[in-house]
Amino acid sequence: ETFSAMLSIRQALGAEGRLLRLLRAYLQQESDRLSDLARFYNKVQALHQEPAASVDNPLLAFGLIKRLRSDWLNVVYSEAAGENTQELQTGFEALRQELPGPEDLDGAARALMRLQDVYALSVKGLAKGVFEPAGAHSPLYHPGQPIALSADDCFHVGKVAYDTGDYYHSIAWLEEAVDLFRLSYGSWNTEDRASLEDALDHLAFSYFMVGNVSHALSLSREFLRYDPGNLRVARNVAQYEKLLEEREVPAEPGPPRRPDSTRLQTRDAYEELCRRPGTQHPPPSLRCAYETHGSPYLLLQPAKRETVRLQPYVALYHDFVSDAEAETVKALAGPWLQRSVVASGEEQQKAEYRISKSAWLKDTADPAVAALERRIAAVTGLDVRVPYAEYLQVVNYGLGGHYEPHFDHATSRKSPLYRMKSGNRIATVMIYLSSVEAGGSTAFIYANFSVPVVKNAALFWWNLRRSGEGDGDTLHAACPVLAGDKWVANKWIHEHGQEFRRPCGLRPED
Ligand SMILES: O=C(O)CCC(=O)C(=O)O
Ligand SMILES: [Fe+2]
Repeated sequence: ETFSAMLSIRQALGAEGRLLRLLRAYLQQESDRLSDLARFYNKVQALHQEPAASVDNPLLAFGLIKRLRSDWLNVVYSEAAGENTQELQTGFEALRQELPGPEDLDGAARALMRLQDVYALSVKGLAKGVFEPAGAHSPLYHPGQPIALSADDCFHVGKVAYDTGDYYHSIAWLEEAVDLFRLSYGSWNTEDRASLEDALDHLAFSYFMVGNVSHALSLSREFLRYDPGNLRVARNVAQYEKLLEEREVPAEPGPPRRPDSTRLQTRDAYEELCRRPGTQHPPPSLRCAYETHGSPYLLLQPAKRETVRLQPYVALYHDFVSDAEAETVKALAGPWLQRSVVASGEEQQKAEYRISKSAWLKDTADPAVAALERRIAAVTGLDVRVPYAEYLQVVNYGLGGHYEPHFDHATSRKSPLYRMKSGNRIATVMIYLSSVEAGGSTAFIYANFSVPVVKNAALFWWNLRRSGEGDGDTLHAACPVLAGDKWVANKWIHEHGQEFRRPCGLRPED
């Protein structure tokens, strides 16, 4: 799988580099072949410039007959073109394993639709390479140079939505595809799989499915202008006309509605927080401190704590790791990254609501990991040795990578989290191992604040109250990465082992 981690996407870039070299070799072979053909053409053409006398010479007469019996056959039935194509195709097949699979184009298209939704981006803007939310006056992300999408690109995104019956998104993207195909009508690009007709056909049906029959009709009529012999579309036109004549459908229903997700209750709050990160901090007097906990480790280099919230308690430790440590941890995890899973009943499985790859690192993997664990123990004052805590989980987000609102702690006794037999996840330490260019904040939905990615900082929060009860206020999410390569490392600390380090409270609300 490529789309679910930026590291894999970078590897795909390497694979395309090799394809480019193949295509360059092919172009060279083909242009050599064509220039040799041109040489033959020019040679024979020159003989034809001579007056009729040209066959008087027996050598020329021989030449003509030999050409017609032999040379032309070689030219016309040359296998060189086929051999060149074959070489290109063999090279491509050899690389196939490294190329994105069918699930990747779907995943990548869904990523664009997610960014469109969460950041309120218009498809028209996106297709022009502009990342400006509706109603905003400045873009969320300024690419070095704007990259526009082609008609065929937009068609593919729309088609992924269309194939799942999501006509809200298929309409937006296919509208754009139709507009762009109309502009370039008549000029054909080798790489395009779709055409104006395809886009019109899918858009018309999408409109029909959301009850906009008059739009479906005019698009289908336009289709028939390009492809008058298409019986299926002709039948659709007749059906749409009949429906409209009999006034069985409203002529112009309202715009289609965005499909409801399973997480509808928190969706608006979540998206709002993603669009406006870093809001609502406590007063500055509460906020910053150098912390040593009397630990000899921290006396040398106190932790730089910024209190983000008191309920739920969330703190951000600045400069928790160095750039070099972050690079080491990412490099150690890179080869082991696998699509991240989520708890589903008693099992773990991949899910659309968590798009990333992750790997677990033991403290024995490298001295850098051991040092990191010691620092986590010193700063939290908790026992972070296995099984009192899980191994370090390193996460790399992918295209539009996110983790929708969730709790880190188990909310059911059946959760696979209890397999460690050390209780629930009492606290989370999450280290930002990279910066991002846009998006990717950590949003606390019920607590109504979000923390933007701060490279090398560690975010700490308690998942459980002192009673051991899950703290519902910790519902949180990783907002989709709008641009950049987001890496985090999670250390999940369990209840057992912390009995004397974080004793139970006297009141349930503690
Ligand atoms: O990446 C983030 O900002 C949050 C990640 C998270 O919540 C998790 O991995 O459980
Ligand atoms: Fe989480």
